Amino acid sequence: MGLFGKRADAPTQEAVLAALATVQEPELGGNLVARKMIKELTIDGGRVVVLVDLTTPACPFKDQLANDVRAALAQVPGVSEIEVDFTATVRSYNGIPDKARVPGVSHILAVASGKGGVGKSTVAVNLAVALAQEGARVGLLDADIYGPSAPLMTGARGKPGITENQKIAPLEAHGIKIISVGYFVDDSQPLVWRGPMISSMLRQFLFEVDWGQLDYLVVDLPPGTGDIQLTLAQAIPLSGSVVVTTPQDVALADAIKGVEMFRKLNVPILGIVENMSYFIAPDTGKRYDIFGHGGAQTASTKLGVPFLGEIPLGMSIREGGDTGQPAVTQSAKDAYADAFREVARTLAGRISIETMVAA
Ligand SMILES: Nc1ncnc2c1ncn2[C@@H]1O[C@H](COP(=O)(O)OP(=O)(O)OP(=O)(O)O)[C@@H](O)[C@H]1O
Repeated sequence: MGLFGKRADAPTQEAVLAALATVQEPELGGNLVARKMIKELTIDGGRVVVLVDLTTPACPFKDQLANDVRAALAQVPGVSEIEVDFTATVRSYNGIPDKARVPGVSHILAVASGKGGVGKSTVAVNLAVALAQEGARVGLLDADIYGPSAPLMTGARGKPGITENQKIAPLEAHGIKIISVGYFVDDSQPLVWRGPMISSMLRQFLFEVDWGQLDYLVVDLPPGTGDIQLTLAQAIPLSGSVVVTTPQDVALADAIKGVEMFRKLNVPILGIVENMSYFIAPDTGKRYDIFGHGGAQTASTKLGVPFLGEIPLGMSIREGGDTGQPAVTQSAKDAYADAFREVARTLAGRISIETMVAA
């Protein structure tokens, strides 16, 4: 109500749009109107409802955008109530020739590491589940032929069935679709993988699995940067890659090789994650930098690739990995679910940027 109980005039659509045009997209640049991000605008008296279309449901700047929109609209005369809602349309990556694309899948991301045991699979599983928790449609392809761990880490055990349209039905757990080499090879009969076998297995996993519509398909690659990894990375139409490392020098040296491998293949490097970054003793609260700390950030800067964040060592992360309860589904403090979520959001933001650059 205006002065003396007189109702203020309702804001005009022009005035509201002009205010929205002052709000910048923090990561991609440009304003919300120019970027065509205002999907719906309802003005009902003094009440304004804005539906903003993001490039990813895991947008790291959602809260900031909501605040900026509110602040801009509050300046418009006549606006008495503001509602900001979000939706997202994940656009596919254009850097891949049409014939190589997996139909229905917007982005395929490789999670790699220069060496084994740094927590690559743990990071892959938790990023996949975290993206799904944000509302994205996500699949996990466990291509780690040396030690497929998705069945154990997600609890999705069993054998995939066949769908009515004669495709392989992925298993499902924690809101993601899962296919693992582990479903098709016998643990007790170690296979010697050769290049052509790997390529044909991958083709099946990409094109003969009923993935449906996916925003992100996360691929857990075998550790290392040898021929096998190169063959795999080459056979997948990748939108980007994530390299996981621990802070020690030896791991970092291998992580650098990982970055170089993707550079050679012209696959965008979305960033480096530092896992096992530090340990907080649960009894004393004292912090220990067991493997050193911060090395990955320094390496990222030197290599000129983004740093996606750090994940501490946590007992619940390991326990969750062994019991099919990924850290991001746990509430225990030492599961560091928020750290994984932050990395997932930063990653989703980087994918949006790479998509824009390639467009
Ligand atoms: N941040 C962490 N805190 C505690 N334990 C962790 C953490 N990250 C990974 N682990 C544990 O370390 C072990 C190795 O992790 P993981 O299997 O993810 O590594 P990897 O790099 O994929 O290994 P590989 O590729 O050799 O199979 C697992 O038991 C996992 O639960």
